[in-house]
Amino acid sequence: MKAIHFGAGNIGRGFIGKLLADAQAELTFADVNQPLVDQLAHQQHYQVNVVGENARVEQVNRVSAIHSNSQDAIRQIAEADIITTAVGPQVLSKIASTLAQGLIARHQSGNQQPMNIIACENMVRGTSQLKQHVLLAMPTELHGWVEEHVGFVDSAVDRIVPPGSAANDDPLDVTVETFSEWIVDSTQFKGQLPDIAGMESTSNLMAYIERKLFTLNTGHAITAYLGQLAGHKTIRDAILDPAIRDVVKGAMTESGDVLIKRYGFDPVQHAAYIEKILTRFENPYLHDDVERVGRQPLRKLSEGDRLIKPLRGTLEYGLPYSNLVMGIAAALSYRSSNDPQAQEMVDRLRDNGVTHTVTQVCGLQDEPALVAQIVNVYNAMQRK
Ligand SMILES: NC(=O)c1ccc[n+]([C@@H]2O[C@H](COP(=O)([O-])OP(=O)(O)OC[C@H]3O[C@@H](n4cnc5c(N)ncnc54)[C@H](O)[C@@H]3O)[C@@H](O)[C@H]2O)c1
Ligand SMILES: O=P(O)(O)OC[C@@H](O)[C@@H](O)[C@H](O)[C@H](O)CO
Repeated sequence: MKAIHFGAGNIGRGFIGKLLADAQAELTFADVNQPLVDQLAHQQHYQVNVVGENARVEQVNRVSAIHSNSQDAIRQIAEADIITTAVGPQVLSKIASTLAQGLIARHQSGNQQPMNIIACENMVRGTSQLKQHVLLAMPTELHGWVEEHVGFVDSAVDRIVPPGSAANDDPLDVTVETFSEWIVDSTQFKGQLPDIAGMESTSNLMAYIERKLFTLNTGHAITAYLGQLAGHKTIRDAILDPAIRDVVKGAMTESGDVLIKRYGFDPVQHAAYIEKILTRFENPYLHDDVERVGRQPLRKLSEGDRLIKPLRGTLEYGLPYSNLVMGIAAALSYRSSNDPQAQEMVDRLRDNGVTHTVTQVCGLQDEPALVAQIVNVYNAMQRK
């Protein structure tokens, strides 16, 4: 099996690339970070340190690496069996042109083998969005061929992988938690489902995507934002603060009640899922900065993402939402000089006012009373 993984970052090396390598795939990482590409291409191996329960060190061997905007990448796409990505939601549109050129080359070479592309990003049906970008970059007369031969497979991916510490002997090494879950949509594959241990398939993916994004990521983001406000540096310190934990658990429960209504999850099992996630946030062996988890607040405050979509769900089913509102107000309070989206948010709050910014960023044009509640909580937070 020939595999290309776009994005040799934390989740790329620490989870998806590792599973592909374990499945004996001929694995090439494609990235824009040239020093990272050079080091991976030269060294061809790295270590995954699994910390927590059943701690162990696992070796990933025989990988190669190329620049993702290269002729090499196009040539390899033409021959690949599976392509995965973990580049960040905002980067999918940027890799689409290379993917399109690779598919055109594949078509020209007469390769009719089925190929599957799986985006492993924290977003709802990211691969379907990638597909639209790829099709836009291809001549319409090839769209039918793509539909016939290329599976665009949505997935949900869960494993907490913070960046390695600067003190690491080898910058390629990654530290990951024990828990991992990668679930793919079985209905979207072309050809046989690839045999990759650790990749589970379901025909009910939406339930799993929303369960993960609107429980773990909702709670994670709120931990980060409230954590920063309270002066905590890491997710562990923040979640061990009882006042923060109450709001985080409350928000995950509010979001969970929506998921239970929407997908029929068992309430007892869902409560256990939330407890397990809180324990994962506490992992003493992971150093996860609130700034990593809070990154790109405008994305996290957008209408389909982990804060606003659950809030909309509570309105739909007439359920409580006060903890989610606290989390949203905390997200608006997030400040980071290293994060262009945090900078843009500050500019918009200052130039356009809080009410207008919340309305636009969160897509809440039809909910002025709800916007007013968020603004009140936000203003109260600024006075503390
Ligand atoms: N780290 C986690 O805990 C985790 C868990 C689940 C899902 N995710 C998701 O995985 C994705 C990546 O997150 P991460 O934490 O690994 O980030 P990261 O920053 O560690 O890795 C992203 C990698 O993508 C590369 N990249 C950027 N632009 C590119 C391009 N045009 N072509 C190829 N590579 C490019 C970067 O150089 C970087 O190496 C995100 O969507 C994130 O939400 C992360
Ligand atoms: O990657 P983001 O920015 O969408 O979210 C930050 C974290 O919540 C996220 O990376 C988690 O660590 C991950 O989703 C765990 O599976």
